[in-house]
Amino acid sequence: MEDIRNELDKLEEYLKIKPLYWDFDKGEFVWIDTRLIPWKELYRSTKDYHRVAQAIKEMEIRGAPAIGVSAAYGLALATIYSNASKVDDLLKDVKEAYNVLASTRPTAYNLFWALNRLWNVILSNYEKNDLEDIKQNVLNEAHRVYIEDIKNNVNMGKYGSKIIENNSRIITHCNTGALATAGFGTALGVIRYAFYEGKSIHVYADETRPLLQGARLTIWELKKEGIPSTLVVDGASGLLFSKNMADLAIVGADRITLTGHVANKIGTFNLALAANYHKKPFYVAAPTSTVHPTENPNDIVIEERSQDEVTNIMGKLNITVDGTEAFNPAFDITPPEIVEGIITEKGIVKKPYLNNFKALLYGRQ
Ligand SMILES: CSC[C@H]1O[C@H](OP(=O)(O)O)[C@H](O)[C@@H]1O
Repeated sequence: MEDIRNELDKLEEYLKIKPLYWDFDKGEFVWIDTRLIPWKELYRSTKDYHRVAQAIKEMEIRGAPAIGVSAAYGLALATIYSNASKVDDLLKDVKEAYNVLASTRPTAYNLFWALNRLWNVILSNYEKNDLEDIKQNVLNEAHRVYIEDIKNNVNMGKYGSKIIENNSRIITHCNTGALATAGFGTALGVIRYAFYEGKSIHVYADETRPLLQGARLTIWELKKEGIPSTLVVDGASGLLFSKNMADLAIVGADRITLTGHVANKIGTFNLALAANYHKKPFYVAAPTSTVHPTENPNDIVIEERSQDEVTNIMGKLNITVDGTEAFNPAFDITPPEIVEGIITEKGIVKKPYLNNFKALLYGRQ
């Protein structure tokens, strides 16, 4: 446990905003409820994996990497607090938790990547038939998932900052910062890293209807760090590019296929089209834990959320006629043809995505 704490101490500078962490003294998982930001910074904690599942489903915790890390700790909670007295009974308890966590949200591949990684740790330690050994190994693997996410984000920042020139004006969509990961961020992590390097940049953060992750979370993060920013509505990107007020767009991802199809917050495809029409680069930043190893974009499941997220502002102000029907897909899919590059912790992947992702991930095409 000490080496994990030492690892985290080394990363403290990248954890100015700490959305998720493990309370080593209480043995609890802790997170900030992002639904309340920018009005309140409320931390919640639990020893119960059902509560973690609820936090993911209700978007207290949101953002593909944050969902993956949280699911990892959720499965670790199920494992270490199981009352099973036999390994076979422990596996039953953990498999039940796996299914509960896996059913929370269908699009972010990081969720399934993290759950499978932890499940494989249990299977690989099964033969030892030692409950405490399995429990310790599973919790340590959750810590590794957490620490790797932060390190991956910093590495994405290093690679990604190379595509950000001095005086760049950058359009972002949704929130891809510390509040969407274990810390530092993906697309916003790239912007953060460029700012730390001393580059003069300006961010146009679009509000991101219907849950306003851009207006609430991205602007909150940028203001906290003094990164120059302006809030715009989702439909402003075409004008910003046409008036030469923006130079590029950079977004995150919830699921990327080997073919380079990118599932991300609804409105991403529209932003990519606006950039492409004006011959401006549209980049995606995501860790390889977001990459679904499939060549079939039809394997991407687009989450459809409740209508009242569209008809009401944050569940409060009704903005339309009572009884109005709303269609609320949480994500869309941007085709690879209009994606300039995909910034990962292992480097920037360019077209042809299938060949280059296979080379990056498997060392062969
Ligand atoms: C680095 S966050 C990736 C991705 O996740 C967000 O979705 P949600 O807020 O619904 O969890 C958004 O699509 C971000 O771009």
